[in-house]
Amino acid sequence: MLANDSLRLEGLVIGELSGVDLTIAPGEILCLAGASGSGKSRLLRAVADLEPHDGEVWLGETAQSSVSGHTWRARVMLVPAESQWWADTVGEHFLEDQADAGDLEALGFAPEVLGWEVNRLSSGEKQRLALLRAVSREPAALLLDEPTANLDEATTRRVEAWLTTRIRERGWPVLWVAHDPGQIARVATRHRRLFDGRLQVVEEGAWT
Ligand SMILES: Nc1ncnc2c1ncn2[C@@H]1O[C@H](COP(=O)(O)OP(=O)(O)OP(=O)(O)O)[C@@H](O)[C@H]1O
Repeated sequence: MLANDSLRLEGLVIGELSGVDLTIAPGEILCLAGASGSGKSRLLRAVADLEPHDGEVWLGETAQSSVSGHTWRARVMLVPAESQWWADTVGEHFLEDQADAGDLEALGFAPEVLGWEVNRLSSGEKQRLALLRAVSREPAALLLDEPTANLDEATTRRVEAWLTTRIRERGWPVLWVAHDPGQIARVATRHRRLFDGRLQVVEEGAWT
């Protein structure tokens, strides 16, 4: 199913951060950078309706304030830096037939991973499986908080390739928090930086 709704942030104010206006088109990956503590995770949480804020977020014609948080987050899916797991085994977190063997393989897993205990997972395994879980639920937009933070270079490239392919196929608007200029250059269609409580446009080549 191809999504074709834009994600639009309108006059968002969260803590020290204000005046956030942004439209992310279907299939677009907007990379968000900024120093530690600049408010990247809080912004993502506000867009997911997990943090109090002023302003409005729109998914197509649907306003965040017009639906329940639960309904909103099923469409605008946040993958936090620290994923949450509530059952004993990996497979219990996926609906039947949701975890595609091809996707598992692309992320470096054999199908047997579905029978693994969650508490044996490494942080990088958790991160990759949390991404697969989010993507498998057929959201309409994705919010990714440093999705490759716990991964080595080769696995990072693998996850980037898998994610960007899925994003293009499905047409999701994506807000992707990233620190690595190399990653931003590879995946971003646009990038912005949080600085001094504002969202700034970053010129090409301005990364240090
Ligand atoms: N609920 C809250 N109430 C007040 N302040 C908060 C709240 N949540 C986070 N903060 C503060 O807001 C600032 C931004 O936090 P945030 O987690 O968004 O940073 P970040 O840019 O994602 O940083 P990092 O790159 O280190 O993950 C921090 O100073 C943090 O302590």
